[in-house]
Amino acid sequence: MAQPVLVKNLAIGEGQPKIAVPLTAPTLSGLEEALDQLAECPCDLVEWRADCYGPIREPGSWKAPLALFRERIPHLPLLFTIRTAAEGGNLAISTEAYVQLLEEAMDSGAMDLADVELSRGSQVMERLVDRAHRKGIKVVGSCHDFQKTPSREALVRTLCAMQDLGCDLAKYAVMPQTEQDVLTLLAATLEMKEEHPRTPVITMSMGAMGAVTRIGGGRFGSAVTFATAGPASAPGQLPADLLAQVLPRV
Ligand SMILES: O=C1C[C@@](O)(C(=O)O)C[C@@H](O)[C@@H]1O
Repeated sequence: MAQPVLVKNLAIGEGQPKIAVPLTAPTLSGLEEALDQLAECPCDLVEWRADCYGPIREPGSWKAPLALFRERIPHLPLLFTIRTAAEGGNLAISTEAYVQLLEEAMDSGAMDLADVELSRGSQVMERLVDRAHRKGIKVVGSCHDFQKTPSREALVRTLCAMQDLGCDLAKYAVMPQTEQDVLTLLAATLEMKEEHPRTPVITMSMGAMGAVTRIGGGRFGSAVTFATAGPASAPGQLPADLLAQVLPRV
């Protein structure tokens, strides 16, 4: 079994999959309201989708939201994510600007985990992993395919590549076109758990067809499931309160 990743008091990769709630509000006041809603929902960690934040292109604009999270949810691990347009997110950004933004935010130390997209290249990943680790921040390597589901072999290869590059967790979100694709994602997840347990992985098959993976993925080895307490950040996410009631024990 992969060693769990310890963040605050949370052991990611041990026991039940952890529920991550993404915050996607475009304004600071919107984020404050989202935090109010969060108070009533079962949530193990919070993802700030900083690419959804209106002012994110302005230098240092991330400081106010990070300070807000520090103040309001100091007990919850925070995952900082810039989901670029190339990976289905809201920010079209050069690799240079992506690295600069992540490095500046990491240097503030005001996050527990940082999402780094593999598609920006191995060198970028290694550089950002090093920068994050020097600040005690864990890295979630990530990869997204909003069109299709790669083969099981390709999924495993990519997840292993993220492990090789030093990521603490390796994440892959894919879109199924058929039910068989959902099984492919689960088979790759199980293969990672059984044959490549160097780090925990996070996987999901998106959309309504893949929603089953957000409930049952933990059995196959997925360590985190993303769920809503407000707007969804990807298709197929289920409400966190519902999910918490039905998540099977692993
Ligand atoms: O990478 C992921 C997974 C995700 O795309 C999902 O399908 O739940 C949601 C994103 O917010 C997160 O960064």
